[in-house]
Amino acid sequence: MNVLPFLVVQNDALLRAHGVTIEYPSGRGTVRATHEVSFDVWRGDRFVLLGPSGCGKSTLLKAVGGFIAPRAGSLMLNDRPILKPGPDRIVVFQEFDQLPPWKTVKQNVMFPLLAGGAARKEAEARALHWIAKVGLGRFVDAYPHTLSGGMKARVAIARALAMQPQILLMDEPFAALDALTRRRMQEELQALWEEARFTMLFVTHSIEEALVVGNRILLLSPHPGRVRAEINSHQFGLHSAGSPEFQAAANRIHGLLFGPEDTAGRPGRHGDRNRQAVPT
Ligand SMILES: Nc1ncnc2c1ncn2[C@@H]1O[C@H](COP(=O)(O)OP(=O)(O)OP(=O)(O)O)[C@@H](O)[C@H]1O
Repeated sequence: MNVLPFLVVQNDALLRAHGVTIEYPSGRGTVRATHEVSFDVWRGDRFVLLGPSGCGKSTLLKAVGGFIAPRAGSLMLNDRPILKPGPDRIVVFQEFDQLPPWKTVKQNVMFPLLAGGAARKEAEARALHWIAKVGLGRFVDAYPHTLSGGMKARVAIARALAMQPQILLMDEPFAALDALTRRRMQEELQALWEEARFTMLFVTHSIEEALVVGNRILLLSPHPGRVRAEINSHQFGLHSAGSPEFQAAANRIHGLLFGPEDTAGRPGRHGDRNRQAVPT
């Protein structure tokens, strides 16, 4: 097995998930959403959780957000257990209509800063900075209903980054957009990352999006989600989408996700034994 350098043990992971099992109560007992999932996210990572519908991606993201607690295992941010939501973890969802419609773009971005205690002047400066960064400098006074889906996505990203979170949590943020806009948003997200180097945990069920957006990808098995493999994808970007290497990586991931479990390894304690570094 070809073990890639990113798997070298390090001690300064920003986010550490260890043996995370999450269950929901249901009428007939409990539904197990994830089973002993482990992964580490380093500062500056664009870490993607990839897997089929129902494998527990959003559940993991919500647990990192502090909205639900694991049944077993632990989630640590900066070596501290995650026990509740906090401004160090900001979530961007795909429902951009979460932007209050009575607030302008600037007011939308300023709102959580003011709620968090920032002075008005500082909140305004930070809002304008990030609004410009996402290319909406001319729309600071526009209301959400006058914006396209892509523009609303940009406002949501600006609002999240203005909060200066330790980690940006993105739950299929571009899934509701048309294909061309989605492409463009992936490109813009990459450009923003090149500039600001924030840490991101990104959920998607699109293999192509995972390869374009991520530098590391955790593949989860169908329900309940277990780690199937972890791959290094930093060499891909929009420029390489469609290339033979990109296509080969996508096919390989497809095989790992949907092929027989033995091709990806057997489940092990905390999901560690079924983790493998996959040369792409
Ligand atoms: N609030 C809930 N109560 C009960 N079961 C839930 C709840 N939320 C999620 N589940 C179940 O947990 C499992 C994982 O759901 P989750 O939404 O995390 O998956 P996902 O991988 O994000 O799927 P998708 O890509 O379709 O959004 C599913 O079986 C789902 O039905």
